[in-house]
Amino acid sequence: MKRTPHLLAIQSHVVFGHAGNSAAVFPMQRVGVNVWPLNTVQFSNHTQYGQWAGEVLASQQIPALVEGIAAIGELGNCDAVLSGYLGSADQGRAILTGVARIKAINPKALYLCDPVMGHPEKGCIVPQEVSDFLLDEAAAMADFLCPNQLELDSFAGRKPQSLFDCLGMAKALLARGPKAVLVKHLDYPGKLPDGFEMLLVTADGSWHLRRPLLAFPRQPVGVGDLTSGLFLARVLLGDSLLAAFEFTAAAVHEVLLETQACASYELELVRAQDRIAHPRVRFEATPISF
Ligand SMILES: Nc1ncnc2c1ncn2[C@@H]1O[C@H](COP(=O)(O)OP(=O)(O)O)[C@@H](O)[C@H]1O
Ligand SMILES: Cc1ncc(COP(=O)(O)O)c(C=O)c1O
Ligand SMILES: [Mg+2]
Repeated sequence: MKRTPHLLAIQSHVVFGHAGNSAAVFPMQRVGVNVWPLNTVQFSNHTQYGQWAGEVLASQQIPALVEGIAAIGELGNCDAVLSGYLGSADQGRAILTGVARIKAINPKALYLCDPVMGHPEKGCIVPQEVSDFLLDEAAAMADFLCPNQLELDSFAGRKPQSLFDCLGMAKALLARGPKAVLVKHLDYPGKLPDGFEMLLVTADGSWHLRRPLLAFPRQPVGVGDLTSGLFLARVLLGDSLLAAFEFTAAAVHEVLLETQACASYELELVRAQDRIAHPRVRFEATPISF
């Protein structure tokens, strides 16, 4: 029997609604991965409501929890680490130490970094020191890096002028260490207004994918977290990077269709669960090169 992969997911938890682990854990489980959720913050709700209650986890708790898993002899079973929304730069450093610890026991373990840097205009609030940490320290250790356009711009230090420019910016990130860069949301001059576009860049090739842009009165949150979680889950289940990319686009689109149909602001993950596991839509990525 094929072994069920294990994934340590280190990102935010919200009590109400879906962002961070609260957007990614259930879908990752639903596609067939054992998830170990480690919550960097516990907030009442995501920050785009403009107000929230709750606390950031003390950064020393991260090594303490990782050591607790080591103490029961399970750390070597960890096949991948995912990191997302961080409450402090110290938490980020503690995660990198944990990744190194896990890779020392299981050299095949993968690390996916979703460099959540915040989006002040949208109300996604992340401390500046976290953005600096992601730019200066995390990218070098990541096997997979999953920025959105703003995060890609921060890495490159500039905005793109075209799709090929985005490709160049993502390729430049490969030189920093990651095996693959998934740009979860592209935005560049000349982009067609009715599409939502993503890019997958690897040493073996690059692919561009377009899916329909859906209309929402208020943009749902947690889509990025859902995207990076499903991508990593499918890679662990044995998909090629390209297959995981195409699956992720389809499953996320299914969630957005369900969310739109329910006129909901929060992602309708529970209602969409069968569609997450078996998307009915399919989007083909097309190879792209200069
Ligand atoms: N197919 C789609 N139609 C409309 N909006 C979408 C679609 N897919 C994703 N979105 C929205 O696009 C935005 C992507 O946000 P962005 O900040 O670029 O990435 P992230 O989700 O990582 O923060 C989110 O507001 C999300 O709700
Ligand atoms: C607590 C929390 N976690 C994670 C996120 C990231 O969500 P997204 O997947 O939309 O980037 C947000 C965004 O506001 C947030 O408030
Ligand atoms: Mg994001």
